[in-house]
Formats: sequence, structure tokens, C-alpha cells
Amino acid sequence: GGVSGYRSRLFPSTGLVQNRFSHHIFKCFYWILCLQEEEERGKRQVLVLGLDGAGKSSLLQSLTSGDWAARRGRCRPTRGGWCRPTRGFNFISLNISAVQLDFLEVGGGEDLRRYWLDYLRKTHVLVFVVDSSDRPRLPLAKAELHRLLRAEPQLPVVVLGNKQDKAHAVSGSELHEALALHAVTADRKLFLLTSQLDSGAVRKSCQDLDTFQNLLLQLL
Ligand SMILES: Nc1nc2c(ncn2[C@@H]2O[C@H](COP(=O)(O)OP(=O)(O)OP(=O)(O)O)[C@@H](O)[C@H]2O)c(=O)[nH]1
Ligand SMILES: [Mg+2]
Repeated sequence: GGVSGYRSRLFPSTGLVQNRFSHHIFKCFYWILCLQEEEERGKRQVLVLGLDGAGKSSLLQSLTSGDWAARRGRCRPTRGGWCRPTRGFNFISLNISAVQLDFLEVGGGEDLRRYWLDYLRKTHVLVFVVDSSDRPRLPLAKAELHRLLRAEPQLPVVVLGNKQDKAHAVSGSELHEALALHAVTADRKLFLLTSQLDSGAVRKSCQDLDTFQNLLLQLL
């Protein structure tokens, strides 16, 4: 598979974690990296999860390419292929003021979801991306989100209701209901944003991405 994003020496994108064995090797690298980085100030990890096809890779790509990133003077060119299903991981870093935001996407396919909990440990914010137009799978998205919430009761969470451009997308308030966000206790920092991240709409979503990024910075 293609290599996505920079710093790819440790996090090649597709095809890395194709079986349990390579997953464990990756996890070792991940923990070594976490231990190293524990010492380094100003680094924050944002874990990006959500069902397959929700738009996680599209989010990372939007953050690192196109008009938006160029306008913000921190364009990190990518080498295509992001929006194939992620078989393993995508990893990008953004430097914003004194903070380095490391975004880690773990693929959302059924076989990869079982590994999600392993990556919560060093995460400062969880971003949970939902395909707002995939109504039949909203109950599954809800179940997976609440599984993560139970595992990390303190972790700040941003739910991103993506694909708002699609005809049958649920609105933010419908998503709030469908994902049972009212059941989340008040002591958790939880935010719901909506987005559209398909390439044609990147220009339109610049404002969304600014909002998203500013929110992350406040949560970190
Ligand atoms: N219409 C529309 N399509 C989108 C949007 N965001 C992403 N897509 C498309 O949805 C498909 C899946 O997007 P990805 O970003 O690959 O999804 P993912 O969450 O990374 O999926 P996995 O890696 O399989 O877990 C791609 O074809 C994207 O172009 C959006 O806001 N609107
Ligand atoms: Mg992906």
C-alpha cells in the first residue's frame, strides 16, 4: 500500500497490520514511541476512530492538504491513496503554535475495531467520526462509541457527524439522539460537531476545520 503522511518511518499506512502478529509488533513500536514522547513537552495525541467509511482518513487528509492547510501555512503534501479503506493506521502531525498535534487513525473495519481500546492509553482527545448518512449503522456506531467511553471515563471526546452534504444525512440533533449522547455524564468533556469532508467540499469546510482544530486545542 501507499505511504501516507510524513513520519511514515514508524507508521506506514495501509497494509501494515494485516494480522494479529503484525499488530503486536506495531503496538510495541507504539509504546516505545509513547515512552520516548512522554518526556517531550508540547506533544498531544488525538486518536481518530469510527466505523469504516465514516471519513477518518478524509479528515486527516483535509487537515494536511488543500487550500485550507496551504492558507494556514502548514501544508503537508500527501501522496494519495488515503481514501481507500485503512487496513492499519494513518498518522500525521500538525504543529500549531507550541503544540504538536499527533493524529492517529486506526481503521474502522470490523477486524480492526477490536484493537481500538489498545490505543486509548496515551490519547489526550478521542475524535469519533460518524457517517451521518449511514442510518442503518448508527446503532452500531453508538455501541462502539459507548464501548470506548466506558473504557476511558475521563477522556475528552469530539464526535464528528460527517457527510452532512449527503441527501439522507441526519442532523446534529438527530445524531445526538441516535448516539445517546444525553446518557454521557456531565463531568466528561464531550462535543458534537458536524462536517463534510469530501474533496469537493474542502473549501466549504475550512470554517468547520478551524472550529474543529480550535476545539481540540482547548481540550488539550
Ligand atoms: N459525500 C461525502 N463523502 C465523504 C465525506 N467524507 C468522506 N467521504 C467519502 O467516504 C469514503 C470513506 O472515507 P474514508 O475517509 O476513507 O473513511 P474512513 O473512516 O477512513 O474508513 P476506514 O479507513 O475504512 O475505517 C471515501 O470515499 C470518502 O471520499 C463527506 O463528508 N461527504
Ligand atoms: Mg481510513
